[in-house]
Amino acid sequence: MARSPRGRIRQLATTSDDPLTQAIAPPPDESEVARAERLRQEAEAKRISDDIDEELKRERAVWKKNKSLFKLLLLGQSESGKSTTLKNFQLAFAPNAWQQERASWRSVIQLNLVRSVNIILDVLAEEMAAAPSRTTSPGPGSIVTSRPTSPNFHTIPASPSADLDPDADADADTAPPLEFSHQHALLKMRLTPLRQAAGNAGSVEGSTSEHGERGRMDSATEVLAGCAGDVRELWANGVVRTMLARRKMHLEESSGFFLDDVERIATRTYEPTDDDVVRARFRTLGVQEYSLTFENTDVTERGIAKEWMIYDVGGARTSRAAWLPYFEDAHAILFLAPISCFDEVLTEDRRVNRLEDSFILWKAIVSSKLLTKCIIILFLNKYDLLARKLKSGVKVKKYLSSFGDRENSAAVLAKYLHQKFRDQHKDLSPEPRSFYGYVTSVVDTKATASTLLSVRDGLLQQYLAKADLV
Ligand SMILES: Nc1nc2c(ncn2[C@@H]2O[C@H](COP(=O)(O)OP(=O)(O)OP(=O)(O)O)[C@@H](O)[C@H]2O)c(=O)[nH]1
Ligand SMILES: [Mg+2]
Repeated sequence: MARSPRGRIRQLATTSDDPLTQAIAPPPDESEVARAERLRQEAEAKRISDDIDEELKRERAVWKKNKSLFKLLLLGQSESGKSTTLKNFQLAFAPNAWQQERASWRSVIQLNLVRSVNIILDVLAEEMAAAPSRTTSPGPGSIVTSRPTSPNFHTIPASPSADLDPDADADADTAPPLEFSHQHALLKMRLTPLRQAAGNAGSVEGSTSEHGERGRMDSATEVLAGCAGDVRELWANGVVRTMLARRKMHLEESSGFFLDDVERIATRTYEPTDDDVVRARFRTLGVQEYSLTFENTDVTERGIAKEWMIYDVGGARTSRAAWLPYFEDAHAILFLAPISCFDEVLTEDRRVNRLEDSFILWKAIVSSKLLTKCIIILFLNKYDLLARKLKSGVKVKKYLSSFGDRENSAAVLAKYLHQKFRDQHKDLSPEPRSFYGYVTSVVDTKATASTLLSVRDGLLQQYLAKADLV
């Protein structure tokens, strides 16, 4: 290599009795000018040599780091909670880095809010447009309409339970007509700028650029702040809430829901809280590499614990081919299966049940020969949403016949699914390996922090045990 001889010359030059040193030593009768030039050249040579040494040191460090860096892959379908889990990793293990990033979520959260408003405005426009032909007995200054018979759920990406519910339409024709007033028309008109704001900023999606185009998003902040009062009024409106309830649109259960916090969020000076950031929805495109440096001092000194590479992937079916190159190097996979989704369908393919899709993915991963050496961890996620859903009366059996007549409770379903995932892991793994499954609600950062602590320690233990065997 070109570098080492130069480094060597420098080293040898300091040894005065070496023949080479003597041969290149300055002549005893050197002039002032010649001496100055020689010193300049030597200084330059030393600078180059130091640069080379520095580069060598860096290369060595990178090589050492890459060899020992622990690589964790977050996998699972879209909206399973991968990016939210990554946020929890940051919050629990790199709180300083998290603090620095927190403010950059402001626009994403505000656009999440704008999106919810626009979903409501879409439905409102549809219902109000249908009103004249359905008018039965208009009161003074009001428009009366009945609910269209075919609900349009396609506007909500996190499909509500009504998605597959054959009874969803049952009370459609019996409900009294919705009474829209002039106020609704005014609200609809005054909130039109939000449509523009959302359009300008594009969809809220993750990419290599920093959360979209900042300038345009700032203008969304302006527009939203200007509309705050009307947004509040829209969400508080009784007729609007009835309209959504009749369509079984549970906006408050969908991702990126912030309508209950308009007062706080729709302002120019809004600063996101930890909770806001964790609940924000920002779809991942491609594969995002995140280097997690553990800031806590309790981490083991054995090198691999200090810094992890975490790969957060886009979970939609169309994005999954991009996962493949990351399998080879992965030490561990954290697989997220959202268990509240037993009655929902994939946004990208509405023929596929979301729970079914999770099982298909899980089976492919645990049976993969490429991942034989990988430690696999399962999060049965969105337990909070599952509990809420079952409390509202949704019956598991209707969507998952194998569940049979077991008690229709979140705890029982979680246990049932846990066992199913465990069995498949056992039956399909090419070689025997340990199974780690956790029931989680990753929006609960406190509970998730202790889960992640146990995950981290378990992973390191396994990893080191394997390393010792090699
Ligand atoms: N209530 C509740 N919401 C959750 C939970 N996990 C994730 N979410 C929310 O669900 C939304 C989607 O979560 P993400 O972490 O963005 O999902 P993802 O798996 O990264 O999705 P893609 O990037 O599309 O692959 C976010 O708004 C989260 O706040 C959970 O356990 N409970
Ligand atoms: Mg994501």
